[in-house]
Amino acid sequence: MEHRSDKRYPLNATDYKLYEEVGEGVSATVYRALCIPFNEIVAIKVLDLERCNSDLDGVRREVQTMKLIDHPNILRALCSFPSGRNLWIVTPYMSGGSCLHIMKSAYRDGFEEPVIVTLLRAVLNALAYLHAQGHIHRDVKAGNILVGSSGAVKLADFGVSACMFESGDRQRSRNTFVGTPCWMAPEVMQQLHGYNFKADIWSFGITALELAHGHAPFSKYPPMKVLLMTLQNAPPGFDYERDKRFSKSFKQMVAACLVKDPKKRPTSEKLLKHNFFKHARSNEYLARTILAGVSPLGERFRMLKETEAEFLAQNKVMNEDKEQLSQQEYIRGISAWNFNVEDLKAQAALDDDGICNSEHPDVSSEQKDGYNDASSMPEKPSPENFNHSNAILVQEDVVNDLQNVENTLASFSIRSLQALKGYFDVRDNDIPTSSPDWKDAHQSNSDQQSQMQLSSMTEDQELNKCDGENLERSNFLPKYVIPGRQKFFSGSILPDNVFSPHEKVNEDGDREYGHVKSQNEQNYSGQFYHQKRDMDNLPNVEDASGAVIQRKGRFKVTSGDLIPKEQIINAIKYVEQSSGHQAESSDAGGTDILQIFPASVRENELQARVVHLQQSNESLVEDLQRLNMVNAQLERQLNALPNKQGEGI
Ligand SMILES: Nc1ncnc2c1ncn2[C@@H]1O[C@H](COP(=O)(O)OP(=O)(O)OP(=O)(O)O)[C@@H](O)[C@H]1O
Repeated sequence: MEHRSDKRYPLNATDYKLYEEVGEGVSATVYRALCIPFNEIVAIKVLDLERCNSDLDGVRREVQTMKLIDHPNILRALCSFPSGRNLWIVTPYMSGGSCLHIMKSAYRDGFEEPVIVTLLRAVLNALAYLHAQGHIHRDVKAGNILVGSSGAVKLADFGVSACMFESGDRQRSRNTFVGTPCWMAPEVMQQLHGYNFKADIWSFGITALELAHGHAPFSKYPPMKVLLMTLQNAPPGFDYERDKRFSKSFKQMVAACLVKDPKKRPTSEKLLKHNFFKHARSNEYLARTILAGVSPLGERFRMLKETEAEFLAQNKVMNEDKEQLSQQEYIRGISAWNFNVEDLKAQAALDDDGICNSEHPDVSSEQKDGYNDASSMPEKPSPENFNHSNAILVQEDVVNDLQNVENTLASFSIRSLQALKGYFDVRDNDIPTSSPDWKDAHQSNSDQQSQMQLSSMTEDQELNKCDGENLERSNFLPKYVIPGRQKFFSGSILPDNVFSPHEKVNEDGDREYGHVKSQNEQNYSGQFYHQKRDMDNLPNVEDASGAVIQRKGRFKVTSGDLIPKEQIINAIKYVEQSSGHQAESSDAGGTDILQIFPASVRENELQARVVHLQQSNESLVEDLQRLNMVNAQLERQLNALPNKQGEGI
């Protein structure tokens, strides 16, 4: 094991010479630099403290954590000091850069398995160490796995790490929304109860898929959609056909991590014992394979930025395709997302873009094989857990299938409501019973609502659509579609058109799909939701409308959220109600639907509370076990002390 040296790095900016930029994150720019007195190349992460604004506590935590840790697979801070309005964090320079950037420049379809296992074992070693020390990393992803010139692998970025053993406010902050949507565990999104170190295991599984494919599952989708897909679909996994090149043990390992119930995920210690990791190779092997032939980090980073600039310029002309922009941010390795409310509104509308999901969300039968431990079996898809394979429908299953979809929506709505609470600090009694816009929308569309119908896509249809040159927009998520222009609904969770589960089966027995509005027609009224530079310009101040622009953890909650918040919540209620009480809804005619469903909303809330209490209880038991482990560890260390003294005497 590497040992911390007593070398004292200078605490003055003038003792360092900054060279080229080698990385950029949400809150910082990273430079290659020279530590002049030691004539040593280092990396300096320059954090703009004004940009961090209300998250100074997070910065302090990151630096503290980085200074205290001492593990060969964790990037540690050599020193840190303020410089002007910035904080400089000096770390060892990792000339290979992040795995994400290596993939983007030379391995666009991902690495080979021997490389992946070597990288992942190092990351898992780091996680096992962190977890044993009581830390949750909370941002495990390829962009935070750094590779040194000799193939050393280090997990970086403690910007969002949390201590599991803190109490009071800090403990409660584990209920906040941090991390990166694609890598974020469902329990973190759900906000039902806190989460623990198992959230890192989920992200680790997602990172494994990322390294295997060159991108994370759902990475091309906007954050809101990623949230919904993660909550609704079965966990992502390997594709039986496409991923034949990967071993069974790799697939099993990933499936063990990507179980929605955190209790069923293995601990990092346990996972390290998985057969898969026996195949890990040396650092030297990594250097020889993935670093040979890649250009110097600064150059790679510059090229990436140029491509991005070109892309953005093009994109202005191309009317801002948000999915591409989202992908672009992903390529840059940015963690946090700007949850601009306008954009959330648009995203919440479950737009009908074609989900050509490269990750088959099912866990293949092959993956299920070989599990000795039933507790780590990936969960089976259930009606509650609606997924791509649920969408493979034969015509005679139409009615059953629709029932599935309705069940999904019923459970989905309460969960997404919980998730949105995370964004907007919504309290239960915040949920308005009406909103002018909503009422208008409802009234002006009352007869259309009576036609509100539900449908889903068959997988074949979806794949065909995705394959063709003329990509028709499709979606395997259940959706409500309302015919005609729905200007009032543009910002709600309601998509644009509805087609009938009962009537729209044509003579051949095929389902007819209602007209789906093209994405361009949709009202993406908000700014591009994920513009880091825009975020930079958002201080914690009151804006013109008087609403506070707030930062929640790593995420920005922008102003004007009151009405959109209501709209979104009402929309969710509406979806819930439409799915559960469709008949009543149409009978009710012009009655305000928000008045006819309070009982169901209340019931759901109470159910959610019961679940919440049960889960809190389980979570406390888990925490207790963990504390016991740490206690035992400390006792062992204490017991060892007198012996050492004895030896010294
Ligand atoms: N020590 C280092 N050596 C080389 N490159 C580095 C080093 N530290 C960071 N980088 C590069 O800089 C990028 C941004 O760094 P970092 O992730 O710490 O910033 P951040 O603001 O916390 O980013 P994010 O929140 O998006 O993860 C990394 O993805 C990596 O490519």
